[in-house]
Amino acid sequence: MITFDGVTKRFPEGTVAVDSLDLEVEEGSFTVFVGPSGCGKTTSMRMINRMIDPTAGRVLVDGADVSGVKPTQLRRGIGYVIQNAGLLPHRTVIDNVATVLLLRGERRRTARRAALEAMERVGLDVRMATRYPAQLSGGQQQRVGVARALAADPPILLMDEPFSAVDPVVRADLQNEMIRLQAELHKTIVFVTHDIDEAVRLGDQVAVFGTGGVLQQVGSPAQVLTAPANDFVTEFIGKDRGYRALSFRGVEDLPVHQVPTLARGQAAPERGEWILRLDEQGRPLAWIEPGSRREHRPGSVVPPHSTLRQALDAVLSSPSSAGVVVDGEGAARGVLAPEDVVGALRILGDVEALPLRGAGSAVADRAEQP
Ligand SMILES: Nc1ncnc2c1ncn2[C@@H]1O[C@H](COP(=O)(O)OP(=O)(O)OP(=O)(O)O)[C@@H](O)[C@H]1O
Repeated sequence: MITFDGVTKRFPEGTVAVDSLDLEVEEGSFTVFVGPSGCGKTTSMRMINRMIDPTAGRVLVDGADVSGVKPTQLRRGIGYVIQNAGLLPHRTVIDNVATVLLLRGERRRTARRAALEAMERVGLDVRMATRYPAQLSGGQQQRVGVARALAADPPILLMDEPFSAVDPVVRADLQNEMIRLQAELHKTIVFVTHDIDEAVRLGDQVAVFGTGGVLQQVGSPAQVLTAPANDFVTEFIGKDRGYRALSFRGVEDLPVHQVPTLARGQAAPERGEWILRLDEQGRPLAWIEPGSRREHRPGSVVPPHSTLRQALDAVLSSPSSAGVVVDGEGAARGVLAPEDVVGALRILGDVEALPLRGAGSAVADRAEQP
């Protein structure tokens, strides 16, 4: 657990970057510091690993005041990932990933083995081990940055805007990867971003910072989006908050209905309803229109761990208005009915009816979704 106890940071020339911060980060939770530029998110994060020391108050890691722990020793248990990955350009990928282990005095062979495992864990092809950072895409470089932070298996991971320099598609991939990794590893993660969408997608606790380094609200994504604490938070999350709220609600409560299906090549019978054509692996190929028997492309699907936002997209993009639910291999399990998705949207406005996520539980919730 990480505790900020009345923490203030005033820089020598007078800027108060963080003002009387009280905050707890539960062990194994994913906490996101979010807010506009210059509101003290990075400064707060850097006080955890003593890159910056507070002017007043205490930061505790597992009950111990970090001011009494040597920075080198403290950082052994704290991985750190930054924007643009911060890789050493003249070292190969594997040497970059092994850096912390080598600094820690591990033998070269042990360090390289652990580095390869970390690469695999973050979804990097180990054949990239001998490349140099400049020979990788931005997204791959970020993965190397995450692998490097994880290689020494620290219980705490600090991530400072790690995905903000990559394009939106790669960014979404990296976010999914983080959700998957956290479900596996249960690290205590503190993640800084100025993107509220990223915050509600990843965090099970969201801390909204405001001007002058004052914490404005801390709570689950649902609480922040549906019950903003003040005008600042309302303004910050913006007018799309209802739409954003779709991103943290899973589809696990929605009934999955069965529809008639046909295999590839089978002639379509006269039916008064839409038929789903599947390939040999049971994956959706097309929707067959009743009457005309015209075949339409199936639209987006609802894979495991989907959010209500994905379900809504599947329903809106489906020619039959039914969103196809698929398993991990992409095989159709059934469909979501548009009226069920709309029904789920209705209760979003009602905070009492929401299955609010407590700190530490979000990833488990996601892991149990269909
Ligand atoms: N070393 C420093 N010396 C003086 N002022 C600083 C220093 N580092 C940060 N600040 C100031 O402290 C305030 C908070 O900065 P910080 O980087 O923590 O904000 P942030 O919320 O992380 O912003 P961003 O999203 O732009 O990184 C800013 O006004 C910044 O200019």
